[in-house]
Amino acid sequence: MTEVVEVSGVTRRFGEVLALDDVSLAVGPGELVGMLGPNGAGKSTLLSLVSGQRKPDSGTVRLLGGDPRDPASRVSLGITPQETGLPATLRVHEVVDFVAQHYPSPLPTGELLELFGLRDLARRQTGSLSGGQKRRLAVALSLVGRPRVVLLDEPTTGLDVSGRAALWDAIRDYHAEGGTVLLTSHYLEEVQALAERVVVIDHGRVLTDDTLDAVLRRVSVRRVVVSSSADLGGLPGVARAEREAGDRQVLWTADSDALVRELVGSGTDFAGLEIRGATLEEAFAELVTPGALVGASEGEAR
Ligand SMILES: Nc1ncnc2c1ncn2[C@@H]1O[C@H](COP(=O)(O)OP(=O)(O)OP(=O)(O)O)[C@@H](O)[C@H]1O
Repeated sequence: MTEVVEVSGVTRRFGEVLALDDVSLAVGPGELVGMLGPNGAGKSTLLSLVSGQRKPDSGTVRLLGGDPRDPASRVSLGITPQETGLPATLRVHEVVDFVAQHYPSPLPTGELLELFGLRDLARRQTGSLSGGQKRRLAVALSLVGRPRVVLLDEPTTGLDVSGRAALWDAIRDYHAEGGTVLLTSHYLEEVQALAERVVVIDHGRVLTDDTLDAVLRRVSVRRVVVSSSADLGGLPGVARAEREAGDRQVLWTADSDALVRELVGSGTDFAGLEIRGATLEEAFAELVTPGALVGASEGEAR
């Protein structure tokens, strides 16, 4: 089966800066891949190579089996860059119509605007839209041409909670109908909510490429959250402890079963016991800086 995106041994420099260093990544049909990395990690550069806007210095990039610099390969590609310069004096429906004209079988403008909750804004000039509304339009534009694959660079940056949830639904719908998605995000909960596969990039290199579950499992630390008037940070097996509101305490441990046995055995009064696995935020911290979670700060956080 042909990969939708195939990046092999790609290196890309900007002068002295090595933005991508021997990166390989394959995305198959219907996958939803979340790309994470600190600022400057190389995520946008990678997307610009996949969309044919830039060429690698070495290595190869294929999009739907072709060269991404060939317009024929890009007909089935939708893209939302990090920043979109919308023509300020055009109305929302005019912008959609304009982009739609570049594709052989575009979505009807009304249907697309409905999908993204933009129907009421159809006659507004884009210059008068709020930042969140512009962002919604920018993501909507990536789907106008019924693409087989979309590249979304930080799609929900600047959106409020409900705007983000609405966009997540639109991305999920597109994916549920068989679309392939490669997205970058600084919101770890966004990747956790949407992606089945997580690629972590740092300093131009792929640190991790695995299923979301496997990435989460890799962080063996668990959080035991409990309310107690006693200070539980000193129980055996607690790697780190933090106080939340009131007498709520978060205890990080490698073995939550053993810690619960210790807690019960200690005879201390407690209530509201919860045991949680790692969040993607914790996994990410651990992957980019091993030991970040419980290593260096052990003791300090108590
Ligand atoms: N046109 C350019 N000229 C010079 N340096 C560049 C250019 N584009 C990117 N870089 C550099 O390449 C590196 C990777 O940048 P890139 O934008 O790909 O990172 P990113 O992971 O997308 O970051 P962010 O999360 O901040 O968007 C950075 O050091 C950046 O400064």
